[in-house]
Amino acid sequence: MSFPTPTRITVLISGNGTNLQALIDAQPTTLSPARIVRVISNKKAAYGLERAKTANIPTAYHNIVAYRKKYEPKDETAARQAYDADLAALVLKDAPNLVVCAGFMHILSPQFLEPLAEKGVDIINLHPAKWGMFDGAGAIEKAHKAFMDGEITETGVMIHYVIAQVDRGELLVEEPIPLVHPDDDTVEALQEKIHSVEHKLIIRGTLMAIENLQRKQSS
Ligand SMILES: Nc1nc2c(c(=O)[nH]1)N[C@@H](CN(C=O)c1ccc(C(=O)N[C@@H](CCC(=O)O)C(=O)O)cc1)CN2
Ligand SMILES: NCC(=O)N[C@@H]1O[C@H](COP(=O)([O-])[O-])[C@@H](O)[C@H]1O
Repeated sequence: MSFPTPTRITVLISGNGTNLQALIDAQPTTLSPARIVRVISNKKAAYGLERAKTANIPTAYHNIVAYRKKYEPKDETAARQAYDADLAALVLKDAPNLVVCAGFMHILSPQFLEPLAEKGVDIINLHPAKWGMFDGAGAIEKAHKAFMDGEITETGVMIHYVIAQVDRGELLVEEPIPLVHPDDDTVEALQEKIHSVEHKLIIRGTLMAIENLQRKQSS
């Protein structure tokens, strides 16, 4: 009986890395035999890099400032395209099967997406909102304002595939979160509730993406 080769996962982060930590903690159990082969941050001070080092997972810091300096006068598009092309090469050096964006606060251009697609590497992203609601950065704050303005009574967390259009890739899994006064009448209270859902959903979503990859490989 042939067993599928263990899925190789690269995780992209920008911050504290609590969702990365959930993936690290799940490696010996629910996530096994999949392994995180590298953690890459676009922010040098990201505590998630420390979490990876503590878990003996290779890390890298990919710095966009150098690219912005290289493309003077300010050509943000050229800088981002070069940054993304080099990020793709950096990721592909580890031959991952799956990339997980876990709080990666950088919009990825086709210069990143296309080289990975050519190699059959899937990219998924954790987003603290329901699909089609509050795309982009600051989703929790946007949801909280809409709740306090009486516009919504529910938000959620989702894992989706990453395409050029931000937060509009195919949905993998979504968990609704009812909004209830006074439990959610501060952003901090809502953030805490959302983060606890995220830490479970990122495992579920990653496992679903692995199953989809294995189904693709066996077809
Ligand atoms: N092409 C895509 N790239 C990314 C996606 C995606 O779905 N398609 N998901 C994001 C994560 N994300 C939301 O889930 C997100 C992250 C960051 C931003 C954003 O506006 N970033 C700014 C910089 C903000 C900052 O530095 O604080 C930017 O890149 O100019 C929007 C959405 C991962 N990338
Ligand atoms: N648009 C993407 C986005 O807002 N992602 C959010 O960044 C945080 C990362 O936390 P962490 O660094 O503790 O995992 C999480 O709340 C995640 O949903």
